[in-house]
Formats: sequence, structure tokens, C-alpha cells
Amino acid sequence: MVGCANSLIEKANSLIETVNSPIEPQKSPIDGLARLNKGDFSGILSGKRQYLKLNGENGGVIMKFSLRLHEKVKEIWEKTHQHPFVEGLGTGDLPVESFIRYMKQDYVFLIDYSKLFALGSVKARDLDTMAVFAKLLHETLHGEMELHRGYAARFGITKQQLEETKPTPNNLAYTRYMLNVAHSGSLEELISSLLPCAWSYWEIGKMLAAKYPLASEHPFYGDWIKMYSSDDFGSFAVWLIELLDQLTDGKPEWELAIIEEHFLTTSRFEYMFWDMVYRGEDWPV
Ligand SMILES: Cc1ncc(CO)c(N)n1
Repeated sequence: MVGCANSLIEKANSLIETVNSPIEPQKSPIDGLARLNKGDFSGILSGKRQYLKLNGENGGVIMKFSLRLHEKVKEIWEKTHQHPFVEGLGTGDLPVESFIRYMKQDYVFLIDYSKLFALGSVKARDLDTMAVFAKLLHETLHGEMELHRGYAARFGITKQQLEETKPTPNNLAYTRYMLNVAHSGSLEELISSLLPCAWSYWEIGKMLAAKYPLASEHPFYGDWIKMYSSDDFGSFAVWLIELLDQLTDGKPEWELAIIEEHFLTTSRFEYMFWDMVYRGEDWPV
């Protein structure tokens, strides 16, 4: 019992040490991005210092808002990780027809998703933030969507055909939801509604690469795993997470609750997107 109490005390002390360790002076988002592009992921997601800080006034431990979001959707994301479509990407057993269906739907999804970054630039309150959103827009249009165009080309599907894909009800509902938030909500709401896309894909990419070490070498699904588990892709997710943490710092609970609700809703849409392409859902009439 005493041993147990001692180890608890040790744990608490190490936590306090962790949160008290000097925190780097706040750099601009562009500096942060350059750092992350070099692959410095120390402490991100798992590191306590990234998510916890001591409240100087009352000494209580405060959770970073992104950790609160992550906690809120833990079960949904866990279920997503176990979805047979996602699993199939890792094992390589996913039927190619399902993947093609996904890729076409995802291509038109990404057209609208990239507009969220454009709107992020519009709503940004400083030039550095504006520039990173512009970079995200560029990377989505020319990097991520190139992956889809490459896959499509292997099946003789042209860029034009990809673009003409009609979104399923679920896809349309998802993108309309985010675009509506982006047009009528605050920058914080915009980021929160798109964050499950960037963050959960990165988590899926890393999870699959860790669980199936040969997955990134798979002749077909390997490129997909490589892209979404990459540090480059992750650096954008991390930038969005850090920006949202900065922007929500000190916000009243009523506002945080609205922002959290968007994150929950689009996390659900993420799960439904995988399920929809797996089942081949489309317009019933
Ligand atoms: C549906 C969906 N969510 C997230 C991403 C990651 O950008 C994507 N490509 N598609």
C-alpha cells in the first residue's frame, strides 16, 4: 500500500516536473511548421507537456483544449480504427473496387475540403496564419489530390471523370456541414470542424504503419499509408491543433462547447464516410 502511494507521489512529481519544464518561447506558426517539417515530433500527442499546463493562479492542472477534444471522440475514433475498410487498407485485403469508390468520393470531398483552407486564410487574423492556410490549400490541391489522380490513372479514370463524381448523401452532408460552419462561424469553429479530417487521417496512417509494418510497402495501398503517416501530413495536423489550442485559450465554456460540438459532429461524419464507401451507399432514389 505504501509502495503504491509512493509510486503515485512519484508519478505526480514527475507530472509537475514535466509541466514545469521550460516551454519554448512561442514561435510564429510558420516557424513551428518549419520545425515540424524537419520531423521534430517530440512529445506531440502523447507528451504530457504538450497538453497539460499548470494554472499559475490556483495551481490546478488544466487540460489543453485539443486533449479535451481527443477525449470526447476517443470511442468514435477507436471504432473508426477498427472499421473493416480501414483495417483492409492495413492488411491489404480491401477489395480494389471499394478503394476506387472511396477514392472517387474522396476526390470530390477534397475539392470542398480545400475550400475550408481558403476560408481559413480569409478568417485568419495575422499574415503568418494566412500563409499557412494558403499552403494547406496548395498542398491539398497539388499534393494530396495528386495521390488520388495517380491511383485513378492506374484504372484509366481521368482527372475529368474524377471531378465529375457525384457526392453521395453522406459526403454531401459532411462537406456542406463544414462549409456552413466555415462561412458563418468563427475561425475557431472552422478549424474544429475540419480538424478530425487532418488529425484522424494522420492517426490512422500512423496506426496502420505501426500495426502492419509492411503496409507502407504494399504495391497498391502502400502509397496511401505513406502519405497519411508522413511527417509532412502530420505537421499540418499538429499546426492546426496548436493553433486551435492558442485560439481557444481563455475562452468561456459556452463557446468551447460549440467548438467541441463541431469536432464531435465531423468525427462522426469521418466514421460514416468510411462506412459509406465500404457499403457502397448512394442515393436511394
Ligand atoms: C473524408 C476524408 N477525411 C479526411 C481526409 C484527409 O485529408 C480525406 N482525404 N478524406
